[in-house]
Amino acid sequence: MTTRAGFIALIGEPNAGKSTLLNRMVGAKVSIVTHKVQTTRARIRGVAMEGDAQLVFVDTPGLFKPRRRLDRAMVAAAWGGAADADVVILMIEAHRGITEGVERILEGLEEIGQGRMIALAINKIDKVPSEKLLALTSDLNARYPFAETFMISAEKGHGVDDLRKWLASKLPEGPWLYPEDQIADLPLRMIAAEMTREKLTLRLHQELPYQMTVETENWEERKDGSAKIDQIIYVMRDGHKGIVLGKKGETIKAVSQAARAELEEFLDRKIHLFLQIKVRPNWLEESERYSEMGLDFKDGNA
Ligand SMILES: Nc1nc2c(ncn2[C@@H]2O[C@H](COP(=O)(O)OP(=O)(O)OP(=O)(O)O)[C@@H](O)[C@H]2O)c(=O)[nH]1
Repeated sequence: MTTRAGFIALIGEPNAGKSTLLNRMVGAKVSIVTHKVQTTRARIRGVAMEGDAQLVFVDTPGLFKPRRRLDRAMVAAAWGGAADADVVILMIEAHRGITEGVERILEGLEEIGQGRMIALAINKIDKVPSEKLLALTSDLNARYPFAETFMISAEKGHGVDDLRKWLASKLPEGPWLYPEDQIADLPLRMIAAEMTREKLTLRLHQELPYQMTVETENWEERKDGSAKIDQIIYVMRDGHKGIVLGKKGETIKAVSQAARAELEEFLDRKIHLFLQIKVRPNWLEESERYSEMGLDFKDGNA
């Protein structure tokens, strides 16, 4: 049997639907999805099989104009993911078209594009009429020689099978990179922290989610098959602590319940989840925080 395997990087503006596509390809939730931008912070890998091919998807943080250290480290991780991949998929939101951000990414592609296969996936086609899609396809192809264009809805699943089959045929011949039943290579402690961060992001308003981070501090396997997980939520100000706690601790309780339920489903066993909040005004400048997120602190240097 000839096997194929390779890395496929998903790049695009924040909110383009990269995590949604990764999860759909893998058939499980390995990357967090929210309606808010900049949810994905690190490079997350998800593994999918298509016939004899193993597709390792790399979900990258959205590409945007960086303002602070964390932003710069995220954007560096995204371009790094693209530069290491066999195939790059640029995801564009159909209804937004060629934004300033997309223009900037197209310029970046010129640099990493040499000798690399780059495909275009116009996502969220459920939101626009088909005439618009054709115009957008030709505009984008006039700006960059994409190897192929796909029109998809990552959320509804349209076009995703065609994309997966095409990708499988483009990967180099070679042995699989992961055991067949592995779906993600992010350490479990990090996946667990991401789940809690997703629940927090969904429940908190405005800028607050970008000002906090979650780490799994301790993971204890118990004899009865369950696991006890302790996590710390780092926030920047005392006031934020109160918001995360909520009235009579309601917010953190709801977050903890939702994260625990999802973890139990993911791991298929009982989980005891304990959340603690720490105020750390400077966590954005602490290198340990970056390594826990899977980012390189130095990439954030101005
Ligand atoms: N209507 C529609 N919505 C979609 C589709 N794909 C993704 N979305 C939604 O778009 C939002 C952003 O999706 P994500 O997958 O988190 O986007 P992302 O590109 O990973 O975002 P960042 O983590 O910020 O880089 C979510 O609310 C998704 O449910 C689609 O095909 N159609």
